[in-house]
Amino acid sequence: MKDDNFGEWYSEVVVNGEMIEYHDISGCYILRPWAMSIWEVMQTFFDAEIKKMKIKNCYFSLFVSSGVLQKEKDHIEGFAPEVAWMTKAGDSDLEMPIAIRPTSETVMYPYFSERIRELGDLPLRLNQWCNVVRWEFSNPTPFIRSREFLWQEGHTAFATKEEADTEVLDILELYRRIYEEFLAVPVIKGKKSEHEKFAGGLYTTTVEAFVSNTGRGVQGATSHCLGQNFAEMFQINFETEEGEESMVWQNSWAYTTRTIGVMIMVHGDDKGLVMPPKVASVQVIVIPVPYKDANSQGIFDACAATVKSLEEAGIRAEADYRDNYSPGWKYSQWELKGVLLRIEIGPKDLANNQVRAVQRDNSAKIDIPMADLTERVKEMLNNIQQNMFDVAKEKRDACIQVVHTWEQFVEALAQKKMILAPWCDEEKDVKARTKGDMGAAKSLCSPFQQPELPEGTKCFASGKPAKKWTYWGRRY
Ligand SMILES: O=C(C[C@H]1NCCC[C@H]1O)Cn1cnc2c(c1=O)CCCC2
Ligand SMILES: [Mg+2]
Repeated sequence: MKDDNFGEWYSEVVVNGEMIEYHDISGCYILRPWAMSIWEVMQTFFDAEIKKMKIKNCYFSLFVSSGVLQKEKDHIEGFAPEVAWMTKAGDSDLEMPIAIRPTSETVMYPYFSERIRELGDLPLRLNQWCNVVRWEFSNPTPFIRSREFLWQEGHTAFATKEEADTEVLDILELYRRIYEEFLAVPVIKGKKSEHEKFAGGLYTTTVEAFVSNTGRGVQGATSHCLGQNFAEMFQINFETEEGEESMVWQNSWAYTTRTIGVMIMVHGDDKGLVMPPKVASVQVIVIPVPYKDANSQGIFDACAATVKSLEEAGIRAEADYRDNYSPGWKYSQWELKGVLLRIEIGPKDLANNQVRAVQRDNSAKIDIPMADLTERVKEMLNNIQQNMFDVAKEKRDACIQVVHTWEQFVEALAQKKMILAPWCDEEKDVKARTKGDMGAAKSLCSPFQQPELPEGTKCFASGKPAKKWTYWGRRY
């Protein structure tokens, strides 16, 4: 059950909901069609949006030469244990080991250096949809932490910092939309602390989600301004109009298949997955309820006609005609897969030229005349999507706890809260002071929406003058 053994509940739901199959290499998973179709819906949205921004897709090599990987030391340091290396081909050793990309800065930036010469070459804005490998050792979790995952990584270069700063926030807004408009998951936009940011960058912005059942925050997606750090390392310069050499200002940004895991954790229940209609590959499942002892062809025809008119209205509908399963079995199977709207057509419905619609999230049952079908179903799906977001936001907001002192902080942490506290922005040992078997608390982000910070407010951890409100919590 989700409330008493979250980890067990999650690993059962992702398998029984037909999203994941295990692979014989630990930390690696099979993404089954039921999961892949969610990825594709998000990809279709995001890809269209970045195309509007004149960002172009490309594809760089999976393989990173070792020389270039060491180039940006503070980019790599602290990550090195996660880098996977290829050392052999067949039974012959490679001269030099080759790394499998954990991210593509060092693969792409030598090309950036070649390609960018003058102002006219800017802005250079590339994106790639690919897989990356990070050989993590801490507890692997389908979608949330796997050794290989799918993502998009955007890498852009500008002549000015202002252009980079603007794009960082434009992309972060797209990530917010992916979570809030598609996955119905509320997120908080903010900035990572100096300690939590991407070491190779200038600053990191993030959308932070929160799993109320476990009281853990989860980084939803990141949009970094890299400043000129990589331009310096990789000599990415251009000649300004005044004829002087200037380094470019760069960003990099990504969201990953972790998005799917967050959606499952936030919305799933004890009946299984709960799929927001916007990302569900089947939004309506039509189930025939055949006559016991009469010909049911009329019912099957009505199901086919229903699917057809829903599809013509742009609704992703399917009928389950399997005759070796009972309607009841089908109801629970499709609830397990998280389909939010079921349409039953039995003898009575046929006689009255209506269908029975059953909502999964609140078990509401309504009879809909055939004539009003597509309009009413469209309306129900929109209401379900909105309702899922509202319920998730209420649950997340109920987990937010404002604290002012260390005692209140420790208490809130024990209650699995997402803690909002005034912070001096220097304090270093909250992590050390909260180490425990549940994992330490870390800063999640400093929200762009800062509450009032009265003069003289003290930092909850150090007692020094507080500079900003910051969210804290345990996290994935
Ligand atoms: O990947 C990034 C930064 C950046 N990479 C591109 C997309 C956006 C953003 O994720 C940070 N990072 C995380 N993890 C690792 C590395 C790393 O650079 C490099 C080595 C292995 C593990
Ligand atoms: Mg990592």
